[in-house]
Amino acid sequence: MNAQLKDHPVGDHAALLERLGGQSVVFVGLMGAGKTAIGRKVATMLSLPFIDSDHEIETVSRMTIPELFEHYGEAEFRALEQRVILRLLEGGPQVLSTGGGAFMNAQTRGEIASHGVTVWLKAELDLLMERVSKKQNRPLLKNPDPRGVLERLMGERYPVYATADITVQTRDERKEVIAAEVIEALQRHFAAAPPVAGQVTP
Ligand SMILES: Nc1ncnc2c1ncn2[C@@H]1O[C@H](COP(=O)(O)OP(=O)(O)O)[C@@H](O)[C@H]1O
Ligand SMILES: O=C(O)C1=C[C@@H](OP(=O)(O)O)[C@@H](O)[C@H](O)C1
Ligand SMILES: [Mg+2]
Repeated sequence: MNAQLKDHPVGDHAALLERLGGQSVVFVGLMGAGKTAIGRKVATMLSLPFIDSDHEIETVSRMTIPELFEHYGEAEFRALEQRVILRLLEGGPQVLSTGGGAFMNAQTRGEIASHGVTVWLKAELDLLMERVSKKQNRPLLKNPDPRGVLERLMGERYPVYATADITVQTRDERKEVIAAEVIEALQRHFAAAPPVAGQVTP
């Protein structure tokens, strides 16, 4: 491990946490971008709770995501996803990683905007393909042409993901490095934005 990361695993994030207040850091982006993996690392580095909306959906439904799609269909999954995320957003400060389709729901986007700061983990198609190929747990990619599906979703979703507060380009680099870049981007975001009215600043 890089000496700086090893010696300063948490760093001084007091100012960032103060500016975050009760908001959530919300990860959005396509399947395989690393929302779950990087979100968990960022939470550890900031000493915040971590929650993944897919994991929570699986807990409350007592079914896996593929089972939910299979037995109830995508529309029901989306309705449950919306309800779960709206509830989870009440629980900040925390890091919340969403499933790739969640941010496409306008009401969910609105609630995320009022309860959190959004981080779009943006990735190239080849990297996404390499990562999603390792697991067969994404129903939308159970398709003869998963690459074509991801390409189509990029076209549909990237303009919406682009409305996130922060974009971090992810790549073939260690998770710790990408997570540290997310934290730097959050620090820059809060340094550039005026404090929310009524919020006490140091
Ligand atoms: N920076 C990284 N380096 C190596 N593997 C990664 C990195 N980011 C994510 N991964 C791996 O890629 C796969 C997909 O990541 P995941 O966090 O599940 O993505 P998402 O939640 O966006 O679909 C997982 O196996 C994860 O461990
Ligand atoms: O992009 C999507 O529509 C989906 C992404 C998945 O989560 P990840 O983005 O964490 O893989 C999961 O919510 C479901 O399979 C649908
Ligand atoms: Mg995930």
